[in-house]
Amino acid sequence: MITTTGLTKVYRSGGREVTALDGVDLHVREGEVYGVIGQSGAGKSTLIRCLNLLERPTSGTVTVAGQDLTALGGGGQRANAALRAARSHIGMVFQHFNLLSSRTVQDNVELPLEILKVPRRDRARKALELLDLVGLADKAKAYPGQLSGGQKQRVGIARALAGDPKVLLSDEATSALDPETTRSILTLLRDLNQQLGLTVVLITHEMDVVKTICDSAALMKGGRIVEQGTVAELLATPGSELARELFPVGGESLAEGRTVVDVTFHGDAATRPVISELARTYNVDVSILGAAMDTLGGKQVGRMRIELPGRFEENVVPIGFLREQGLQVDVVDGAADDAPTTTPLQKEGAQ
Ligand SMILES: Nc1ncnc2c1ncn2[C@@H]1O[C@H](COP(=O)(O)OP(=O)(O)OP(=O)(O)O)[C@@H](O)[C@H]1O
Repeated sequence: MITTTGLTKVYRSGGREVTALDGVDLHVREGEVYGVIGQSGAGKSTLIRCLNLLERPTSGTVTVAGQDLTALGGGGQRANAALRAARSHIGMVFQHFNLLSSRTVQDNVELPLEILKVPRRDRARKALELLDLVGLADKAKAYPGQLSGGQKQRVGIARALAGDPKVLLSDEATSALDPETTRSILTLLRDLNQQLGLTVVLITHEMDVVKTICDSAALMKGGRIVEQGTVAELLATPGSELARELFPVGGESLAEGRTVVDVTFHGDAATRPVISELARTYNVDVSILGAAMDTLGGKQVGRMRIELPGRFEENVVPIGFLREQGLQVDVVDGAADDAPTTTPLQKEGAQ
């Protein structure tokens, strides 16, 4: 649905150059909620603004719904009109709502339709329909100043949907909201994604947002995407920083000469007594150092950190048994200088 190739943005100001995006290849599938996470300055805002060409990239391409946006605009009236038309199918929601305080809620939602020269009666009908969809049917005549933060963001979302977009871009839409309101806005975005088949790209610096609604995620650092994939793929990637942060499992080994492994359970494997089978089959004492269950991307996932007696080399067979059961096993500590904490054995273990 959205693809960028080699997307680069260099800002030049006062003789200085800042590379905000450094060759970003992004791939967002139709109908998914895709989260881009990263620390301040990583390039998230620049990326999302390049997706609808609010910001023109220095080089690279942006394709949305099969249309190369970078080929549009900047080339005379017809090209600019084509870019405006393409943009009307991409809605955007902002952190600080960007509502016009002198207009009623309904008039704010109608604004993009006015720009598209939709007749007054159709505009009103559409705006009221959208306000109903976001749960604000009774606030049509109110002014933004009379609304709570969450209600203002609902108006922002209704306005973003006015042009019947296929894609919704959300620029830190919940950063200015309290946790409960954040949850209700995320639920609304998820409902809209499912009801309307809307593809949602959101940027955030909060892992909880990704955890709550995203099907896929990308981690940005220094203008680059350093990891991306579906939540399940990320969880199955040994050493993935996103997986570790999405689903941390703690627990320190207190004894010497032991092997510590993180075991991730997905789907059927989560309901089988694999650890007790392991203990019985190999007659090993398994200590559980930490464990957690969570729902990620709408699916139940379990993680457990366990400790086996002996060094990694002595535990190759039991670890192989766990992998044969369809579990993902990451060796955290093999208690030897050359313990394969980040080496091919873990890659083999990726399911
Ligand atoms: N208009 C601009 N002119 C010059 N430099 C800019 C401009 N916009 C952004 N930058 C720089 O580009 C880099 C990426 O900024 P960007 O706002 O995209 O990051 P971000 O991940 O969204 O951060 P935040 O979460 O703080 O908004 C930063 O170093 C920033 O200072």
